[in-house]
Amino acid sequence: MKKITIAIDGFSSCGKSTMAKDLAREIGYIYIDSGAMYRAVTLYSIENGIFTGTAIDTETLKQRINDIQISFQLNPATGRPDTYLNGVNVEDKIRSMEVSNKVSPISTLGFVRQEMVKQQQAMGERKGIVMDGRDIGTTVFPDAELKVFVTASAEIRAQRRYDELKAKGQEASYEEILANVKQRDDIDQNREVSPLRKAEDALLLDNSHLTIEEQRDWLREKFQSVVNPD
Ligand SMILES: Nc1ncnc2c1ncn2[C@@H]1O[C@H](COP(=O)(O)OP(=O)(O)O)[C@@H](O)[C@H]1O
Ligand SMILES: Nc1ccn([C@@H]2O[C@H](COP(=O)(O)OP(=O)(O)O)[C@@H](O)[C@H]2O)c(=O)n1
Repeated sequence: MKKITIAIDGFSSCGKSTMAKDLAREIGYIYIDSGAMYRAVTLYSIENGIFTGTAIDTETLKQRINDIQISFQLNPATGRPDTYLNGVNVEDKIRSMEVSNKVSPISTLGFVRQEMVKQQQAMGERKGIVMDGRDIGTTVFPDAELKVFVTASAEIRAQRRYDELKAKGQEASYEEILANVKQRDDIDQNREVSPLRKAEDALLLDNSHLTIEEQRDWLREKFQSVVNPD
């Protein structure tokens, strides 16, 4: 069967990667979490003294951007890909609140986006890919055959993230997560380069009141209607 490209964009913590990963596994496509790539650049910046307090040393980051190697490897225990930064598994570290608080400013930088988009497009060259993020349907794969834009209320999204961190045994404050979700949405929607917005041809999904299973079924049905239109 001919392979297609699937772009899933939307607001933070609404379930994009959950549905994207599940679909990719079911249909045998590659799954790429583009947010993990921006998070890895952010972690690198924190660990190398490039992002201190609220200041980013953009000149140093620009010089080092080609030394930042990001890759994904399937974790057999979870059945999902883990993120590697220069050969080190950083899957847990990139999900910390410190990285969440710093990732949106890093993602406004044009040279960072240019490098990430280049790598993402190379990963999707042969199609058969599900990628989730903020600009996949608008910038990375504007010709994707299936585009979805996911949203849910900020409170519901913060609660989902809170439950997730709690389940992993990480310290978390619902109020802090809600503030972070709102702040990232604001920065992501208002940045100059590739702001978060729904592509005109993207299908809108508000999953505020859908279960994980319901949204999985919804996405599978949309996929089927693209690959088997009759
Ligand atoms: N429809 C849903 N109902 C309840 N929880 C959900 C739903 N979709 C996803 N989740 C949970 O919400 C959290 C955030 O989902 P995730 O897929 O990481 O979001 P995103 O990729 O948009 O940031 C995860 O813990 C996930 O299990
Ligand atoms: N394609 C993308 C993906 C993420 N990002 C940035 O990376 C951040 C983290 O993305 P993410 O997908 O991991 O965020 P969550 O919704 O999973 O918390 C976003 O808030 C954006 O600032 C982006 O600018 N473009």
